[in-house]
Amino acid sequence: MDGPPAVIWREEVERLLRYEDLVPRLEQALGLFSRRDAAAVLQPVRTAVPLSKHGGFFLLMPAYMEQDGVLCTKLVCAYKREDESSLPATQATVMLLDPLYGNVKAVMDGEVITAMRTAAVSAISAKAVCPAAPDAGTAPPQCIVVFNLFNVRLLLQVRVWSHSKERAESFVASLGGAASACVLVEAAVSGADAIVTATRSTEPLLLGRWVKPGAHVAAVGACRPDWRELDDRLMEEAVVYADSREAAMVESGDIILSGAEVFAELGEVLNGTKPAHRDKTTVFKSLGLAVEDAVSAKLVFDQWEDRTSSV
Ligand SMILES: NC(=O)C1=CN([C@@H]2O[C@H](COP(=O)(O)OP(=O)(O)OC[C@H]3O[C@@H](n4cnc5c(N)ncnc54)[C@H](O)[C@@H]3O)[C@@H](O)[C@H]2O)C=CC1
Ligand SMILES: O=C([O-])C1=[NH+]CCC1
Repeated sequence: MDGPPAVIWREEVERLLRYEDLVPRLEQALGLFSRRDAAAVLQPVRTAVPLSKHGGFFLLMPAYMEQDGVLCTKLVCAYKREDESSLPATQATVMLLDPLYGNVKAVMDGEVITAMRTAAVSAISAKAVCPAAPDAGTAPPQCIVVFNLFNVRLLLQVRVWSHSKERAESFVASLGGAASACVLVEAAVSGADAIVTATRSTEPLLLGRWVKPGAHVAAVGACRPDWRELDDRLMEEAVVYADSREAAMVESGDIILSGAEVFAELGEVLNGTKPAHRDKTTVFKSLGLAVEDAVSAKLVFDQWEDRTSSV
């Protein structure tokens, strides 16, 4: 119990966290969250502190899983500015604590955890409500983890768009030709069965008239009440799912400003208490949940403990 916390940084987190472990744990965690069972998951809507001077916001994301003995919080700074900084626009650090005594067990890199669990939950949403193995278009090019996950499990063809042509092309090149870059969003999404938007856009960039009826949209960006990625027509025509109803009503500009109703949480579909409308156009509004970080950090820490105790 005593002694300094373990520090588990980027390279080690990348080595220790595997999708084959992560995806089932996330599906279980999303279902537990949607049951609103306080003994299973306690997760308030996160606190957001605007960093107006710097064009960003600071998020404090606690979660407590009493039955699993997991107490975790993630600190995130996310920025909408386009600058030459070599630092990522979303920076995150995760702290895993012992709920019995309150001591910090580990401090770990949150960027890999955030990228992997966000991609995994997007893929889980597609698996839960997509009609079939889709032929997809992915909007901006930084979703390498989304591509790997979707491509492994679901997709036959991937098209990529970014408002930076260079980023789109370098991303496609990094995928070894398994995708193609598009100059226009419309070309990237036309006819696609599954679309992922994960941009820092604050205005709608995916228009409902471009989206094939019955397609699934996993909307990862626009996690602020005045930010948009999706236009009103898409929000009106689609059946809208979210990771958290409470978070959506406070954080999602696409839901708040369009007046769209959240039909169900992803966890409710996974629990079988709400239907997956696979025959309709669907939007999964992903905001990011602390419980996703908690199960990810627990997986990393358990793997880290196994390896250090066996040395
Ligand atoms: N739902 C979730 O769980 C999470 C959501 N996010 C959100 O996802 C978005 C992407 O996050 P990151 O991958 O860290 O950002 P990033 O900076 O790595 O990539 C964002 C992409 O958006 C592009 N972009 C910037 N301004 C744009 C505009 N006006 N129109 C279109 N594209 C634009 C950038 O060129 C870049 O390719 C952010 O809004 C972030 O807040 C981030 C982490 C988790
Ligand atoms: O869940 C998360 O880590 C985030 N959601 C929006 C910005 C970062």
